Amino acid sequence: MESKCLSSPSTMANPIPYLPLQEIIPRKNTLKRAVEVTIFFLLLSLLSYRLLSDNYNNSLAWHLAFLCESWFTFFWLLFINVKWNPLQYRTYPQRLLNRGVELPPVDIFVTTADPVLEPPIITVNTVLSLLALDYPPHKLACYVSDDGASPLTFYSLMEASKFAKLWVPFCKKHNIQVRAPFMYFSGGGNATDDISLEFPQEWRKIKNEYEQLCNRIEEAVQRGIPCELTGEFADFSGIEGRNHPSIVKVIWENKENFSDGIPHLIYLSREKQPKHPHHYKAGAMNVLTRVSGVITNSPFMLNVDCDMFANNPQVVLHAMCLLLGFENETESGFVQHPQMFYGGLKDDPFGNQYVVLVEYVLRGFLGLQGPIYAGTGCFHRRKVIYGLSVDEAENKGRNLGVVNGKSLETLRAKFGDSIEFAESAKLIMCGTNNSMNRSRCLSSCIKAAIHVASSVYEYNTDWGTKVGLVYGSTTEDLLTGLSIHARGWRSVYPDLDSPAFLGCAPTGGPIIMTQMTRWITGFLEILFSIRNPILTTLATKLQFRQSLAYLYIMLWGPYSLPEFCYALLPAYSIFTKTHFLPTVSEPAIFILVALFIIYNLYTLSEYIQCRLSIRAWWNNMRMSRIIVSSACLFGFLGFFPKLLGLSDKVFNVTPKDQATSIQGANVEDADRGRFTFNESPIFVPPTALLFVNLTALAMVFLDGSWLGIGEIVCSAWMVLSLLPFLKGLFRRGIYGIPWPTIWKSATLAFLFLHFSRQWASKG
Ligand SMILES: O=c1ccn([C@@H]2O[C@H](COP(=O)(O)OP(=O)(O)O[C@H]3O[C@H](CO)[C@@H](O)[C@H](O)[C@H]3O)[C@@H](O)[C@H]2O)c(=O)[nH]1
Ligand SMILES: [Mn+2]
Repeated sequence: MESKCLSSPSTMANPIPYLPLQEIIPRKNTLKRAVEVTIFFLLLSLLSYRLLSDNYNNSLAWHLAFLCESWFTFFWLLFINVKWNPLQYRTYPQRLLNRGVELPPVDIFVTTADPVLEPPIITVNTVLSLLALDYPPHKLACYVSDDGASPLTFYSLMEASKFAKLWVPFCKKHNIQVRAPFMYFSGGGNATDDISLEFPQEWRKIKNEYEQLCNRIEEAVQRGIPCELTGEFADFSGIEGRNHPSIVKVIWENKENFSDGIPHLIYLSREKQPKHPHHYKAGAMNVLTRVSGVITNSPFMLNVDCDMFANNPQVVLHAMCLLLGFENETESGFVQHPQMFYGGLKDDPFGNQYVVLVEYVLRGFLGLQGPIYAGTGCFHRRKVIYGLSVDEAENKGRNLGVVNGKSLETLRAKFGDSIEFAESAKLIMCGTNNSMNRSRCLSSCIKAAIHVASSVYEYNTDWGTKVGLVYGSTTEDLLTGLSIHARGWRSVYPDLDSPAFLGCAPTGGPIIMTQMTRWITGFLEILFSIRNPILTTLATKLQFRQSLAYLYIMLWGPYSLPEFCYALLPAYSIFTKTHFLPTVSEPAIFILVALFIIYNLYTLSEYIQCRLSIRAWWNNMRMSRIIVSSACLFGFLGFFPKLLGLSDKVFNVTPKDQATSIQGANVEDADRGRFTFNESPIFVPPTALLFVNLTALAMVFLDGSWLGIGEIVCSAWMVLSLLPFLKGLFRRGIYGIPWPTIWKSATLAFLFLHFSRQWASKG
């Protein structure tokens, strides 16, 4: 197919025909579509069988099954919609460089919130990988937001900036590919990368320096406080993480704008006061946006979580191919790189690598209005974050008039009272700003920066509603992306040979559950608000199919209730000696068998196509059963008290596993793949589900009644899916299910058995 893209605006004035910076490669998926439609029709036939069958009128299980299956069918339709038009973009950074045009500046944001859950060495590695990117250093500025206001983090960054003076030139000179030192030294790279004579020597020297950096940081962490809190550190003296004034510090300034120097590095900890809401990560991002606005005001911004290092040094160049490479900039409102993770365990025991999800679901989004904003690894246009719609952006001239017509006062009403910020925003809104403000030195902007980082700055402004990241959901990223799509922008991501960014995926049981529960809560906060995708598509430029794709994600929580209910039905039928599935003597059994086989082969084929093992497929299937019956169910049920204001919505920061991060991705430790538990009630529903199904199977064996073969297979399938819990019954410590959880679950299972029989005898 001919590529849709053309060339950057600069080529239009220039007669030399430039090669396109990017190209769309459609993906063929005829067979997949056929299978998806087949599954859909099988589901429909199952529903019609239920409607037409005699059993319809007389069984509770039959009714419930019908309701659940209707829901699954609807959900399947949403799923097909997302995956129907997969696309792929290739980008050509060399062509961009060949054009010889000046590259636009980019402000980079790194967020960190807690020096214990997010050890500073992790943030340091992320920052180092960003400082060393293949992009003119005088066009980059790196801002680190520290919501923990931790002198440890500040100290670590100071130390890191010293190491950067060796690390950045080393990476560039030898064209090192992985520029997060921990990953490079833990096996990602070695002394033979470069065949030159001096290389091994330099390599050893740098490795030694990096080890010393790690030691200094580790010692500081052990001591608790890095040094005496005087001088540069005085601002941290006697403060609390949740109650302190703004701190903005220039750690490193690329003063002479050297093109072979190191990018600016700025530390920021916004003001916090207990009585003012700080909106967690979204709040931090908005402060970063303002602080960078008054300092460097780059037209593009890249944001990464503290654990997401840049794995591909050309990532900014690739993103620029998409940001500059379309004839119309509305095609790339933002460039979101897929979230990928390092240190993935063999066969993905926790199903937390999301490889298949990225490959099929995210790619499907690409064929609609574009990928969702995932909160990290994303390049934004500053003006889009400032709330511009495509119409406003397309008509720069008129826009200029509008902005010029407005006094600074109007802009200050929207963006807050800082004059410096209003002036910087004006440049962005008119689209006239294409270079960093290089005339003044960074320290002259600090006063303005501290002002815009204050905890009351946003009152009576548009921040969090029409400007910046949108507040109101613990998945601020999804909500913000939705609002950008609603303003008519599209989003994209390029396919890179080596992943753009790599992060740290949570392992074990409890951490995964906490993260997933937070996500589910965040999705529901959007769904049950005026900003939900269906209302949005009616009133805005959000495309209908894109809104359904958003709906597909946001319904993960509500999906859990029917699935949990359905998972109880086989056992219910066995307890009550009834059927909720067709029996072997009915032809309709073939619908079920076909569904079961085709669906599993279909999902399996996706894993195989992604070069993953059958084991990885099974682990992912199993984990989704577990997560649905625990985190999703809890997130869903726990949401309603939150909606009524009976409990608080909080953003629990996901702990980053330092062992995984530093000793490296390659340490294979069998224990790390084992499921862990804690006392949280979140583990009760899956444990109860396990007991219920075990009891059912035991009854089948004791009774010797093999009538409901469908029910027996389903029940056994559930036990297999819950195998980590079965093992957890016999293990102790963190690998075992705690006794209180076992007792609670057993009681619930017993009650279920008791009431099932009672209902059935009444019916
Ligand atoms: O008050 C806070 C809380 C969090 N963070 C930062 O937010 C980022 C993400 O937090 P994390 O605990 O790692 O959340 P995850 O669930 O792993 O994050 C995923 O989900 C979030 C919510 O959807 C997105 O914001 C993230 O980008 C995405 O990686 C981290 O850098 C934190 O330091 C803050 O800056 N301030
Ligand atoms: Mn994270």
